Formats: sequence, structure tokens, C-alpha cells
Amino acid sequence: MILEMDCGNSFIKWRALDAGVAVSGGVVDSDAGLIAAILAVPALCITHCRLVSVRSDDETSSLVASIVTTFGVDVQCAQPAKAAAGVSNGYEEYARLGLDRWLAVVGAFELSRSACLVLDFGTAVTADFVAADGQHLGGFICPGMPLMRDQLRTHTRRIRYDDLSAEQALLQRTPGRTTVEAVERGCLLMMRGFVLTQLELAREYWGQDFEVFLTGGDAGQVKDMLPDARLVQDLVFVGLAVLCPLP
Ligand SMILES: Nc1ncnc2c1ncn2[C@@H]1O[C@H](COP(=O)(O)OP(=O)(O)OP(=O)(O)O)[C@@H](O)[C@H]1O
Ligand SMILES: CC(C)(CO)[C@@H](O)C(=O)NCCC(=O)O
Ligand SMILES: [K+]
Repeated sequence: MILEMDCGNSFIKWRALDAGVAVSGGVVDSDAGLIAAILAVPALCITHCRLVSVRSDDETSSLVASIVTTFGVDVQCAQPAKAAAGVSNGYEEYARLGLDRWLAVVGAFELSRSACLVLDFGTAVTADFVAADGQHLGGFICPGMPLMRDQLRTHTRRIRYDDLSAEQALLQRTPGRTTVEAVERGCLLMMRGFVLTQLELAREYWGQDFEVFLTGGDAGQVKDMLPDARLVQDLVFVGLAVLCPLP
């Protein structure tokens, strides 16, 4: 079985594949939580492991060490590249492009073989543009919902509310009549506005001739704006499998 992990800034997403099929997986918020979650699944026999991390080298090495010790397997870590799988990295310094973005772009191009706009709604929101010939043009990074709401909560005196009322507030998009509604809906509209500007740019480049890929925890909050977009929650894993093939 292959164990694969996507180590983001807030969460680690993991899953175990048996003959290419996901047999278990989850989302955890710490290394210890990850090991515990995997050990809690009966009859998981991990033989190979691959991961992508946007964390610091120290944090990533420490996670790799825990996996090696606990499961006795080698760990392949996705590495930056100037070009791979038909995609050319568009960054001036290719190694500075976030590896999750690089894998998502490789995954999207693998699935579409056409021009694509890749939108990731995680802790940060990112957009990446890939032309039909595989040239990555670059992209945009801005705060996602978790960062936007935390900035407001941290830097104001009177914005305070709990997670449950936040969830409730997002069920509608009319102007907020409570603080929680005003903040949650305001941040959501920022994110949705971002989507519109990215679409506008993609249309300037490619007309109607491109595919939109959505991924990340908050992708569901914009899906209705893009009926033709492909919501691929495991897009980073698609790219990871392309760049770190395992038997
Ligand atoms: N099952 C889930 N687990 C964790 N977060 C979720 C889940 N479903 C939705 N979310 C939302 O997704 C967002 C986090 O997205 P995601 O997990 O893609 O990012 P991340 O790994 O924290 O960050 P990044 O990949 O950008 O470094 C949060 O706003 C969270 O509320
Ligand atoms: C932007 C994030 C945080 C999104 O997860 C990640 O891709 C990252 O840390 N990137 C490095 C900076 C860059 O991509 O230019
Ligand atoms: K991500």
C-alpha cells in the first residue's frame, strides 16, 4: 500500500492507496495526529510513501523521520523542477514556486492537456495559469477564508464570534445584519470576486479555450460560480503520483 500526504500550512491531508484505489484517508492538524490516525486503521500495510510539503525543511524532515521510524518505509518527497510532465515552471526561480501549486498545475495539465486555470482555496487562495503548450505563466496568492477572518478577529477589538455561527452565517449572502454575518459574507465575497478576476484574465489569454480546476477546503464556496469547472479535491495527489511514481 502507498501512503501519500499533502502537508499544507494548517492541515495534513493523507490517504492510503491499494492498487491505485484510496482505501482510507483523512485530514489531521499535527504530525502526531497523522501517525495516530494511520495506526488506528486496521490492516493497513504501508509499503511505500510519498509526500509534498509546503512546510519548512525542518518540519518536513521531522515528519519524514516519524514515518520512517513508525512504518519502516522510505519516503519520497516531491521536489521542485524547472520542467516536468510536459509543464514548464514559470517562476523566475523555479524552486520558489510552492510545491503544492506545482503539483496542482502538473495534475491539472495531466488531466486536461489544454490551457488551464488552477484555483486552490486553502489557508491561502492561489491561482495558476498554464498555457496549452504546458508553459506555466505564473499566478497569484492571496489570503484564504481562514486567514482573512483571523486577521479581522486579531486586529479589531469588537469582532469576536464562534465557528458554529460562522458556518451558519455562510448559508446566505445578503448583507450581514450581525458581525458574524458581515465578516463571513464579506470574506466570502472577496474570495468570489477573486475568482471573477481570474476568469477574466484567463478569457483575455485564451478566449473560451481553457479548463478551470478547483481544489482546496473552501472550493465548495465558489463552485456554483463555475458550472463547467472541475472540482478535483485530490488534484495535488494527482500531480504527486505523476512526479513521484511508485510501484
Ligand atoms: N474536512 C476538512 N478539513 C479541514 N478543512 C476543511 C475541511 N473541509 C473544509 N475545510 C476548510 O478548508 C480550509 C483549509 O483548506 P485546505 O485544507 O485546503 O488548506 P490547508 O492545507 O490548510 O492550507 P494550504 O494547503 O493552503 O497550505 C479551511 O477554511 C477549512 O475550514
Ligand atoms: C502559497 C502557499 C502557502 C499555498 O499553499 C504555498 O504554495 C507556498 O508556500 N508557496 C511559496 C510561495 C510561492 O508559491 O511563491
Ligand atoms: K493546498
